[in-house]
Parts: sequence; structure tokens; C-alpha cells
Amino acid sequence: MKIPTVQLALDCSSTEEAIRDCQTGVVDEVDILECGYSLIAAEGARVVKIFREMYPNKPLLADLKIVDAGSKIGGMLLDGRPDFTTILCACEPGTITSVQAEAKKRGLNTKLQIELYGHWSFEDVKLWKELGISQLTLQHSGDKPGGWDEEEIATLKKLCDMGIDVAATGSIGYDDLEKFRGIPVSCFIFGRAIRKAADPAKEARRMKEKIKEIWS
Ligand SMILES: O=C(CO)[C@H](O)[C@H](O)COP(=O)(O)O
Repeated sequence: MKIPTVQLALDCSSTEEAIRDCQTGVVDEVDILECGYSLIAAEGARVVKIFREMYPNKPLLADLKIVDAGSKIGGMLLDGRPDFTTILCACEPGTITSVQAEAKKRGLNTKLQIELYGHWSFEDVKLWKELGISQLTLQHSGDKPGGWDEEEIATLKKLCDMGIDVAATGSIGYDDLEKFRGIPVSCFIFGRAIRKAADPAKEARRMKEKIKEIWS
């Protein structure tokens, strides 16, 4: 089984806070750096450009969960040249194709990932695959109390069986990783568990070691 990658979500309220979080040495310890939803909401799409300039060689994701106005919103995010950007499962197929067209216009290979929240169906996954989506992200919303339950774990397994990469995120910490054993998750996205640790770089290394141990 492939070893899942580790993404760090900068769910910060300001650029300054996100920069401080990155100055702990944690960026070198993770595979993908994410400009989080709250960070982009607070600072606008320009924050993606700032992090691209700070980390030109780090895989970068812009997590605005685009739901409409694919050309306009997608275009603004893509001006920051992220490697990945997210789009909400509730969007029209036309929103997906509009963002893809904006990436093509800029000569970018930015990949779109669908974020699964609320209502969607396994039938939708087939359509998304046809539209060239290669990764889904299954979220345990921060607004939902508790951690991942058995139903969410079963959904994750079923999605992975559909032959598409699936990332898992939301309220996942070091001690939760065992719950995912045996599931070919493509990526774990951590926010608070790494950012709020006393030593974020050390915690990211500990997560990676545990993931390697479980998925090797
Ligand atoms: O996408 C997100 C919120 O929209 C978060 O980045 C993601 O859920 C991780 O959060 P945490 O690990 O802090 O629960």
C-alpha cells in the first residue's frame, strides 16, 4: 500500500500568523503546504501568491472550496500558481470546467480536488472522474462534534475502492491514525494537530513515522 502523504493546513486568521507558523521548521517536514480556507477568507486570494513566492518548490494547495464563479474565483487563486486547488462537491460541473480552463489559459498543471461535505453521492464520483478529477477529500467538518465515526470510515473505504485518490481530514491527530489502518488513504491533512503542537516540526515527523509504520 502506498504511504499516505502529509499536508499541513494553515487555517490561520492572518498572513502574519501563517508566516509565524511556518517559521517553526515544519514546512520541511510535510509534503504539501495548504493555504487554508480561513486564511484565504481573511486575506484574499493574494495570500496564495505570497506563499508561492516564499516556497517556490513546495507543493502548494489553495483551499477555498470554490462553489461557483469558477472563472473569476478560480482565476484569482490560480494567479498564485498553486499546484492544487479545491472545489466543493455541491458545484455545477461547469464550475469545474471553468477552473480547469483558467489553469490551461495560464499554462498551469494545477489539479482540482473535490471536497466532500454534506450531500453528494457515489454516482457523482463517476462524473467527477470523467471531468478529470483525480483526488477527493473526505472531511470530518470541524463544526461536527467528535471525531471520525464508523460510518465515515466506511465511506472513506468505499471511495478508495472507486479507484480515485482520497485524502482524509478534519479532527485527525496522532492517536486517530490507527482508525485508518488498512485503508489506502492518499493523503492526511492536518491542521490543529500539527500547528498547535508544542513543537510542530517534531509532531509532523512523529505523524510521518507513525503513518510509515502503519502503511508500510
Ligand atoms: O479544511 C479544513 C477546514 O475547512 C481544515 O484544514 C481541515 O479540516 C483540517 O483541520 P483540523 O485538522 O484542524 O481539524
